[in-house]
Amino acid sequence: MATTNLSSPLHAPSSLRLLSSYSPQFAPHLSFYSHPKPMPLPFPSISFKPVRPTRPRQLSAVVSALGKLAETEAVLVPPESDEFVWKFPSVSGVYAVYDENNDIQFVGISRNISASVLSHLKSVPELCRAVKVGVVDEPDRAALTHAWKSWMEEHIAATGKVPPGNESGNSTWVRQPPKKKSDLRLTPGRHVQLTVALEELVDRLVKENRVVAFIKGSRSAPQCGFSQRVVGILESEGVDYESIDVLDEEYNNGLRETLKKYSNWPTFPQVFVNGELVGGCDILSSMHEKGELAGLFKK
Ligand SMILES: N[C@@H](CCC(=O)N[C@@H](CS)C(=O)NCC(=O)O)C(=O)O
Ligand code: FES
Repeated sequence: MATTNLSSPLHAPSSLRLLSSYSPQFAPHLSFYSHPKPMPLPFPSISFKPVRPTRPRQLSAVVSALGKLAETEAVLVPPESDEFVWKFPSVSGVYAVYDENNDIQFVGISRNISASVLSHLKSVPELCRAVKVGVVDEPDRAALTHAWKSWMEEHIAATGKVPPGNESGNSTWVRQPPKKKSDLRLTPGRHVQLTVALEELVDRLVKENRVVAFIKGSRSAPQCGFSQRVVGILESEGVDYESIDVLDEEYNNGLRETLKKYSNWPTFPQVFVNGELVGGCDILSSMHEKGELAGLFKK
C-alpha cells in the first residue's frame, strides 16, 4: 500500500498540495500539510450550528454560525444591492461565493460580509449568484483565519481543487492597493558633475510635469506635518502629481535653497501647477476646503 509522508509538502497528497497554489491573503503563515483531515477547531470563539443543506432560496436573513461548508445554506444574491444589505446583516466570518452553475468561485473572510459581497457584485456580477455565510463570534484574526481554513480544507478534500478565486495570482476578488508613484529626483546623484544650473533643472521639472509637490520626505513617508497634509490633500483630490523630496541630499542636493530663490517662497511644501507656484500648506488647505482645487487640477 502506498504511504504518504505528511511531514513534507512535497509528499503531501495532491489535494493538500493544491493548497500551495491558493491565494493566502488572510493566512500566509499557516501550514496546511500536517493536517490531512479537517482539524478540530481549538478556538472556543467559533461556534458550530450546522444548518440543513437545502437548495439556494431567495434571500432572507440566512446567517448561520460557522458550520461545515457543505451544510451551510446558499443564499441567492439579488441584483438589488440595497435589499441585500438590508436583509443580510453586517457580520464577520467566512463566506463562499457560487456562480450560475453552482460552482464555488471564491472563499473569503471579512469583518463585514455584506459589504464584501456587494463589492464583488459590483466588480464581477457574472460570478456572484449565491453566497454561503458562516458567522464567527468574537472574530479576531486567528479565529477568522481558522474558519476560512476549515472551509478551504473541506472544499479541497471534497473536490481536489482550490476555488479559482483563491488561486495565487488571481486578483479578481481581492482589491490590490494602488501602487504609489515614486518620487522624482533632480539629479543622478551627488557624484555626478552637473553641466546645467540647478535652477534650470527646477524650471524644466515644473514645466514638464503638470502638478509637482516639493515636500520634506517622500510621498509615502513625509517627514513633516505640513508636507503630510499636502500629500493627503493631493491624494484625496485624486490628483496625478509628481513629488520631490527637498531633504534628499543625495539626489536633490542644493534643491532646498535653490527652490526658495526660484519661487521666491521661503517654506515647504510648495505645489506647482503648469509651471506656476500655487502655494504651500495653508493655501492648499484653504482651497481644498472651499472646493477650489478640482477646477485648478483639471486645467
Ligand atoms: N505656513 C506654511 C507652513 C510650512 C512651513 O512653515 N514650513 C517650514 C517648516 S517645514 C519650512 O519649510 N521652513 C524652511 C525650511 O525648512 O527650509 C505653509 O503654508 O506651507
Ligand atoms: S520639518 Fe519641522 S515643521 Fe516641518
